[in-house]
Amino acid sequence: MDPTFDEFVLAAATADLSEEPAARADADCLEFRMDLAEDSLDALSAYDGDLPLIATNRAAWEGGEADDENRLEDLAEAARTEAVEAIDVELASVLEGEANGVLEAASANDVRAIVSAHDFEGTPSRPELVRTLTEAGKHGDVAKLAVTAESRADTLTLLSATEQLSRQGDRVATMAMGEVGRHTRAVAPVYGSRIGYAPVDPARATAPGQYDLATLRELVGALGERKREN
Ligand SMILES: O=C1C[C@@](O)(C(=O)O)C[C@@H](O)[C@@H]1O
Repeated sequence: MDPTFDEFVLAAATADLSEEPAARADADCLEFRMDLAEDSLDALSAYDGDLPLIATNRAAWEGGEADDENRLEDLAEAARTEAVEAIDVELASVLEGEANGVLEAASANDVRAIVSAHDFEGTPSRPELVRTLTEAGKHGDVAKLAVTAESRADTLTLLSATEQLSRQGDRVATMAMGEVGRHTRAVAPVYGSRIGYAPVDPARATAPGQYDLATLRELVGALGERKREN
């Protein structure tokens, strides 16, 4: 994995770090969905796999399952763990001023911060997408935005915003969730998106419309993004 996200990173999403061997051939890293895991901090400290980790502790109000008051403290703890190369924190938490501890722990441990926003209802207007990504990019190393496409036009709006920001030199990661936008998961890297997500276990997708891992690797590979050595 390129820890700077200057190159595309394919993250295999899982709640179970023991699945790492199954992801090794196709993924650049694991996204550890702490919110979907049992005893996530214990699992992290026991982890001895080869793939580096992105730690995510997604809030229930942002489509995840973490609703406890230790959510951000646990994420900060994850940032202090050796195998963790990046953490993912919600833009809304950052703007509320709740994520300072997480961002500080990340920066102190040379861990990159992915600042993310999700829209499970639809695709905001192009200026709104650009605004959200620009705002996220002010606080993190990668600005990530997942929307729900309801039309092909929505997917073009997302890809166009992605292209604009990456051309300006911003590190962004974008994808459209759901069936209509599914192909953006393969195509967005062509327009500059730096991270793609696919579940290690196809039966346990972490978002609507995800391809299985081998398929996403093949698709992005065919479009020019190769797997990197760790
Ligand atoms: O934010 C994202 C992107 C995602 O929602 C997707 O659409 O693939 C999957 C999540 O696991 C990850 O944290």
